Amino acid sequence: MKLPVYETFYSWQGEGCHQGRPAFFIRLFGCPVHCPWCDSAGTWHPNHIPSKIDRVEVEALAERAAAANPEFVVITGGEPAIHDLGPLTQALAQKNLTAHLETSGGFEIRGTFAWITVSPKREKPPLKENVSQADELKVIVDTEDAISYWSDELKLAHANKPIWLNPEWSQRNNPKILQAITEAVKERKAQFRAGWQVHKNYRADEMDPSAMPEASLAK
Ligand SMILES: Nc1nc2[nH]cc(C(=O)O)c2c(=O)[nH]1
Ligand code: SF4
Ligand SMILES: [Mg+2]
Repeated sequence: MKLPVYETFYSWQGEGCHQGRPAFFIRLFGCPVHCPWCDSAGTWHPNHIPSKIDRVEVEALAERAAAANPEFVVITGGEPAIHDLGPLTQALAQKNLTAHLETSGGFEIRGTFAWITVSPKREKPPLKENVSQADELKVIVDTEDAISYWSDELKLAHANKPIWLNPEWSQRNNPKILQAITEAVKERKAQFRAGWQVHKNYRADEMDPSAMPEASLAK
């Protein structure tokens, strides 16, 4: 089975509970969610799509991942769950590689994952069952009201899992956003954790020449 691949690269997990661990990234093409600040716009935005997208056999993807010898493989996008990920996670398992998933949660998840990160998006809210099966949530704090918005939508006070509050990257120096995150963490109304896209400070992904240049919609 083939999947449309935007890029693969070897780096480390820059976000969430597994931050800092060596990970091979498979970024699949396609996303119907269309966030206004998307930092992976090359996977869907007409102005950023590369001229050619390779369709790659899942076994070949597993071979690439195995050659890097990571601790785990992160399947991301785009929105990877628009694809049937069962064959890919099976091919990875045959190489003794565990798969982690980064998803908006808006689509049924097909495949076997050791870890699922659901990062809810306003444009396509997550399915209930995906919020329940997520190992962690990652709220992108793009506006000051994002934390209260998702607290109400997803009843975060009852979510029995870490909830990362990551500033949307273009807002990372906005004191109001950082203050909102800090206050939420200190108020302890849910399992909030102050987050960051640590790999971006390191420019870690760019150190692998097979990574694509960043394509962000945010100013
Ligand atoms: N290093 C690194 N860690 C990440 N964690 C989630 C990412 C994503 O784009 O989904 C990501 C990414 O793009 N790079
Ligand atoms: S941020 Fe994620 S869900 Fe939103 S448009 Fe970009 S790839 Fe899709
Ligand atoms: Mg990223």
